[in-house]
This record gives sequence, structure tokens and C-alpha cells, in this order.
Amino acid sequence: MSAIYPVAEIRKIEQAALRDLPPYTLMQRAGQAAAQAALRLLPCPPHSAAILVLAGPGNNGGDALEAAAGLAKAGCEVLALLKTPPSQLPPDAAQALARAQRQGVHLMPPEQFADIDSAQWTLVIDGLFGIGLSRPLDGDWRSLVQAVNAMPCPVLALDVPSGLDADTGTVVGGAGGIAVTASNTITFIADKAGLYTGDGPDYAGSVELATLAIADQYLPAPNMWLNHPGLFSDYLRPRKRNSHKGSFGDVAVIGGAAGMAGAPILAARAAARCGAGRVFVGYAENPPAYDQAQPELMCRHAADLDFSSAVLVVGTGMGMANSALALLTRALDALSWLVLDADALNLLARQPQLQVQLAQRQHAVLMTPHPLEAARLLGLSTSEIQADRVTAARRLASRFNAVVVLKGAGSIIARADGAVVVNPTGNPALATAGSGDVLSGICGALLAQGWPQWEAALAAVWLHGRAADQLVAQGIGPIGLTAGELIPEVRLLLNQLVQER
Ligand SMILES: NC(=O)C1=CN([C@@H]2O[C@H](COP(=O)(O)OP(=O)(O)OC[C@H]3O[C@@H](n4cnc5c(N)ncnc54)[C@H](OP(=O)(O)O)[C@@H]3O)[C@@H](O)[C@H]2O)[C@@H](O)CC1
Ligand SMILES: [K+]
Repeated sequence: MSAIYPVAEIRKIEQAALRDLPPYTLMQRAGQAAAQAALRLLPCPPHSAAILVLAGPGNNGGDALEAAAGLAKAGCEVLALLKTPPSQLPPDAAQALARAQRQGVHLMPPEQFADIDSAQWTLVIDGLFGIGLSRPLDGDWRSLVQAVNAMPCPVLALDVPSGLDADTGTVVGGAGGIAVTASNTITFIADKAGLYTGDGPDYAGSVELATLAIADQYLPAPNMWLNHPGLFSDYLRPRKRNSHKGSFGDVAVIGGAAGMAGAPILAARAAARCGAGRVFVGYAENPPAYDQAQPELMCRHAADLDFSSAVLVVGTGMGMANSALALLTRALDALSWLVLDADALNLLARQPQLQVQLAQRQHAVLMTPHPLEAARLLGLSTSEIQADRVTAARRLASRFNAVVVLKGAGSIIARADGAVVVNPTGNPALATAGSGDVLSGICGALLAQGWPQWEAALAAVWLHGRAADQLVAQGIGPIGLTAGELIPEVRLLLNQLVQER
């Protein structure tokens, strides 16, 4: 399952399921799943492991105590840190505490709370706060999290790393806030966007989902998903033998102001190697005779290109001059599918009348802003965009009637009807010049081959990130991966996906 629900929906699902299940059932399931995940993380047999379980005042703490019981039963030495008096725990958590104590879990005496880093733990379980976190962590909670974050052992967060906003992937309290830096997170019932976007991946580490066997009847139709090839596999079609280059469409990349001639070349090479039948590069000024490394590309003055017969990828290194504005206006007038990137987006942000034209356009538009470009388009600051990436992407999609890819860690793909996909592939190797140009070229190639814009965006973003992940696994990056190196890897992945289907 790849559905993502906002916390408010998870609460409703939980409440509906709890009405039909005996009390304490879901917590037992969560705790048992957490104990199993913890056992898998141990580098030693259970009886040699010393596990510190941090239990908060709510049901996240209950999950942790239930996990503690399971781990003690499996033979681990388990010490639980519980600041809350047992009489103040919610009923399910109180039951979990009683069970943990029956299984031999020891409660840490309060005078040792400040010294948790004096012992060597095999594993720490973070059950301080889950989706009930309502304000920044301060005081003793803050000190506790600081101590955990300095520990060298793996940290398994339950549901969400304590301190992280599960919807937005921001630390509650912003720059002054703090959250647990987990190596692993086991999240319950359904995935949450904040584990995969913004700062979320840096805090959550590797994420595992435990659905707690909640029956489908309790799950509303989602409008958010985690990206995976199943979402676009209908279009991973093998080519017919009876094909010719006209079968796979044309892409025209429009951009390349003086000093930026390489940007459209990167996009165009990506388009060619992701299967577009023919690829043109339309320069705002001074087109090179051809691309020596990829002579298949046809480099021309943009003024000489037919804008009506190709998918147009507009904006890469295009600059902000009047000539660039004229090209963007011409592209918006054309009856072609559009990918708008980089300076096309910056120009749009300055031109309200073009924004109206874009929103009213009949033909599909795919926009690929990074957070600063998104901020310019919405008249916000970059930090306001990053504070809620899902909402920002939705606002752009609805305002411009477009499919929007909001780039950055955990790219968000949003559609005008509010549907959102969060992308889990990719890594900091992609934070390099030209990486966005390659992405826009992949989008253009898939559109030219007849993919609908939604699936084209999902596939392009997934492939782009996955290619970087595979290159990094081979030691090619994250330091020093160059954007052009992504292109053959994306081609390989695309062909593999088609063959596997
Ligand atoms: N119900 C179920 O059956 C299931 C629940 N599940 C689990 O329960 C979790 C949700 O449980 P939850 O609603 O009890 O919220 P939780 O995250 O434990 O925290 C709430 C407590 O923290 C407190 N608090 C908040 N912020 C604070 C701060 N900054 N500093 C200090 N205190 C702060 C808050 O106090 P208050 O805000 O009221 O003052 C309250 O006492 C969920 O993530 C999942 O793990 C799953 O197992 C599925 C089945
Ligand atoms: K937690």
C-alpha cells in the first residue's frame, strides 16, 4: 500500500477502528511490530542486548512500553525511562506499563535521567511523542533528546521521531526546536508525508510501515501517495517492432542565454536518452553548431523552431531578458505540451498577465520549481514554502492548473485536483548544478512518448532520484556526482522497468 494520510485522517481511522476493536488491541499490535523491528536492528543476540526505552506521557509512550515488554520477553535487558507518574498515563499505556513490568522491564530511577549517556546501549527506542506532539520540546525533554542524539547506537523511533511534525517534515519549533535523529522509524497505520519530505528523512532515517492490520473499510480514499513504479507502470510499455522515430515524439528545449549554453544541452541529452524520437535545442541567442558529445541533438536559434509540433521544455538557462520573455510568451501561446522550469518560472513570477494565460491554457503544463522558484511564484519566502511543502505544491498546482513538481529533499508532485505524491528516492548528490535540467529533460521525453503529464512527472522524479541512489551506492557521489552522469543511469533504469513489467 502506498497511501499517505495526514495526521488528522490517521486520527479518524484510529478512532473508527478502535470503536470496533477491544481496547488496547492497536497498542499491542504497534508494540509487537516495534519489538520485531527492534530485534531486527540488534547487532547481537537478544540476551546480550541492553535496550533503553524512552516512554513519553501519551500513547506513543504506551507503544514503547509494549515494545519493551516484547523485547524483555525475547531475552533483552530493557530499561525504561518514564517521566510520567503511572497514574497519569492514558489507560492503554498504563496497561502496557503493567505488562512491561511483569516481563521484567526495569524503570529507571528519576535520579538517573540526566545520566542516560553514561551507559552503552545496544539500541534506543524513542517513544516520547508521536502524532500527539503539540508544541516544541523544551526543558528536560530537550535535554533528553540532545543526549539521545549524541549516542552512537541505532535509534528506533516509534510512529515519528519525537519533535518532528509528521505532516510537514519540519522540526516543531523551527530553528529553535529539536527532534530525535533516528536511524530507523517504524510508523503505524499509514505513511506520513513528514517522514519523507523536507527535514523528515534526516530525522526518520529508514522508514518501515506497520499497518496494524487495520481493515480497508476504515481507510478513506486517499489523495496522497508515496511514489513507486506501481503508480506509473501502465505507461512502461515495450516498443512495437513496427516503430520509427516519429513514433516517439519531438522535444524542443528552449533556453540557453549567453553563459548558460550547457543547461539546455543537459536537458536535451536527458530527453534523447530517455527515448524522445527527435530532440531540438532552441537557443535564445547564439546557438552552437551542434553538441559534440551528442550530435543527435539539433541546435538552432529558438526563433527558427516550430513550437507547435514538439513538447516544449522551456526555461533552462534561459535568462530574464526580453528575448527570453518573448520565447516564454510564444511557448504559452503554442498548442503544445509544456514543461516549465528555471527562468520560465522566474519570468512568470514577474508577469501576472502570463500567469493568467498559463492558468487558462488548454494544453497540459508541468512545472518543476525548486523552493526558491516556488516562493517567487507564490509571493512567499523560501522558508514559508519549506514549512509546508505539500500545501505549497498544492497551491501552485491549483493556481496554475498544472502538474507541479516541488523539488528538494522528498520532492512533492501535486495536481490541480489536490492529489499529491511524495517521492522517497534521491539523495544530496542531486543538489548539484544541472540536476534540475536533467529532470526537465526526462519529463519532456516521457511526454513526447505519449505519457500523461501526471504519470510522466511521477516517473521522471522517481527515476531521477533512484538513479542518484544507485550511483551513490556505487561510490559515484554523493560528493562530486555531476548531473550529466545521471542520464545513462536513468536510461538503464527506465529500460529495466519496462522489461520487468
Ligand atoms: N490510540 C491508539 O490506540 C493508538 C495510538 N498509537 C500511538 O499513539 C500515538 C499518539 O498518542 P497520543 O495521542 O497519546 O499522543 P502522543 O504523541 O503520545 O503525545 C501526547 C502526549 O504528549 C504531551 N505533549 C505533547 N507535546 C508535548 C511537548 N512538546 N512537551 C511535553 N508534552 C507534550 C501531551 O500533553 P498535552 O499536549 O495534552 O499537554 C500528551 O500527554 C501515536 O503516535 C502512536 O504512536 C498507535 O499505537 C496506534 C494505536
Ligand atoms: K516517537
